[in-house]
Amino acid sequence: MEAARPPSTAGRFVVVGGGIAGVTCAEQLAIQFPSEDILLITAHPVIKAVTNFKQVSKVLEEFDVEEQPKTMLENRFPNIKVIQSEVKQLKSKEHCILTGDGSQHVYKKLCLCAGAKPKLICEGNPYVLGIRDTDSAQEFQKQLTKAKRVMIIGNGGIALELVYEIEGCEVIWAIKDKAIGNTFFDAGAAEFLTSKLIAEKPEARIAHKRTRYTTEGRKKEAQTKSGAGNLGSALGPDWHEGLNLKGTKEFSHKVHIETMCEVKKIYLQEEFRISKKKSLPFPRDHCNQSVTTDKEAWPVYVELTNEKTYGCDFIVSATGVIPNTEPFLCGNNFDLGEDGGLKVDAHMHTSVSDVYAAGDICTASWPPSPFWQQMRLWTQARQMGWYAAKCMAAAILGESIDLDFSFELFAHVTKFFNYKVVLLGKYNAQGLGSDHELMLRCTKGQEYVKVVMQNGQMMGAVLIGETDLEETFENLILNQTDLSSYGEDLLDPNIDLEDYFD
Ligand SMILES: Cc1cc2nc3c(=O)[nH]c(=O)nc-3n(C[C@H](O)[C@H](O)[C@H](O)COP(=O)(O)OP(=O)(O)OC[C@H]3O[C@@H](n4cnc5c(N)ncnc54)[C@H](O)[C@@H]3O)c2cc1C
Ligand SMILES: NC(=O)C1=CN([C@@H]2O[C@H](COP(=O)(O)OP(=O)(O)OC[C@H]3O[C@@H](n4cnc5c(N)ncnc54)[C@H](O)[C@@H]3O)[C@@H](O)[C@H]2O)C=CC1
Repeated sequence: MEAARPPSTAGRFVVVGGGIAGVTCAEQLAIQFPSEDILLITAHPVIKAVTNFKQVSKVLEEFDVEEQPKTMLENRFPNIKVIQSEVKQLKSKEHCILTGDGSQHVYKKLCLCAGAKPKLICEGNPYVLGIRDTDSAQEFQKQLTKAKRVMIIGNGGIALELVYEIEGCEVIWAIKDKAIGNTFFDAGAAEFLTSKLIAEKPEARIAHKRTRYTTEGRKKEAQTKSGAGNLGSALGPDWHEGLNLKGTKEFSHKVHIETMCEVKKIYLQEEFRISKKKSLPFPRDHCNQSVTTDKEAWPVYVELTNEKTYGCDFIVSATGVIPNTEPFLCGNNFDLGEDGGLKVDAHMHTSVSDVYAAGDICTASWPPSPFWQQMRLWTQARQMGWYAAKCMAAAILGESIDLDFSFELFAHVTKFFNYKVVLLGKYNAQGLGSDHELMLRCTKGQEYVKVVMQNGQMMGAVLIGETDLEETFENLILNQTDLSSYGEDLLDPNIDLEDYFD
């Protein structure tokens, strides 16, 4: 018997953005409505596609990410049409969007997946770089090849990756916090990782199990002038592997960390000379012994709030992102989250009728599960794009839909300092107040295991190294198993937890 076809829809599905969220959303709509045209409008000539997707456990997933020319997506899904043009304006009352090529596209349901851009410490300064897409990463690489010293500001994902990957160039790393990597882990894990920054890098890297990133489409489209300004889609896992992140010197790491400080002022060389009434070069700037004695005149100087000043070739502002809502959404009545994202409800619907949003552009505003929080990550962009398409389809078909299971438990697998890092649930005891306990197991240079417990139940975990505990811990958190009788034995490596709880 022939399967019932979904009723055809009047009007169109339009998706804005060719990153992971937008492409996943368009693909899912194309699968659900094979006789319907799905329009994907994106500012950049290459799109991001998830390939080799594998659900490794209930919520942990693995996939590769490829940059592809738009034609590859259209060939895979003949009902998807990709238009490369920047959206200039949304007219939500008229249900239409205007694009840079002068066209107007009417929609019945629209999903906004325009991502985010770097939140820079200072706009318009040529010595302050943000890293977001392939173009900005290549500009960074170009600057680095001529550099002796860079300054990195920020303590999140990009900074953690850069301080480890940059070779042959001094790095001054300025962070607001006491310990490194505060968006991902606590001071204990930071200490475990810091030893890797001091040591010489091993020749051979360990094999890693995580999302891979390839740029086949970029190579094919290398001759295409995108004209997309800074509107490329975000980089992701292993983005630096194709880049030669080497400065002018012959050492691997030389990282000096300045903690608990922010940038007070940035001076160009001449401004600095005038303001400090000094002649260049200076005998040396403020730094500890790990930084080479400074006899240089630098193109740019950074004064920190701890009163120290460093000269450098350029500055990387790795200080988070701002959702891309300006200027094309101006004039519409969107409710915005505190982080500037489009607020979405449990059906990925914004405050504007028939407009959905997914990925970095949105702010999840439903009451979250006790073990989930939004972070602007590749995995969440994919999950949100997929689920937004499901919600758009359910709305058209008049069906109800429950919040997807992927939003039950926060789960992120990544790699820092060449260690596999798995974060689960409330891994940093976010929002748990003081009423929680931490349990730790650490073997220097090998693994770091931290679990967050509350009332005898596991609420979150940080797993660094090849611990092989992620699936078991995922189950323990999701099932809220009472673990009080195990006490410290919970992390005893001689106890096979799977035997107890499977
Ligand atoms: C350097 C770096 C490393 C990262 N590493 C990781 C990692 O290891 N793991 C992880 O999970 N996440 C990582 N992330 C985060 C991850 O890449 C993002 O969260 C995710 O890719 C966001 O996807 P998105 O589809 O929401 O947005 P984007 O990928 O930013 O896509 C937005 C799309 O919208 C288009 N667009 C924007 N404005 C317009 C407009 N006006 N008109 C038309 N089109 C428009 C853009 O061209 C683009 O195609 C990293 C990010 C960076 C920058
Ligand atoms: N392996 C991974 O999972 C990676 C994920 N990413 C993602 O890419 C996006 C961008 O990365 P990041 O820019 O590193 O953002 P982030 O959100 O991870 O970290 C931003 C950091 O900047 C700090 N900061 C903010 N304003 C500051 C200021 N004015 N002065 C000094 N410090 C300031 C914050 O305290 C925080 O430590 C994020 O969504 C991040 O999650 C990026 C790289 C790797």
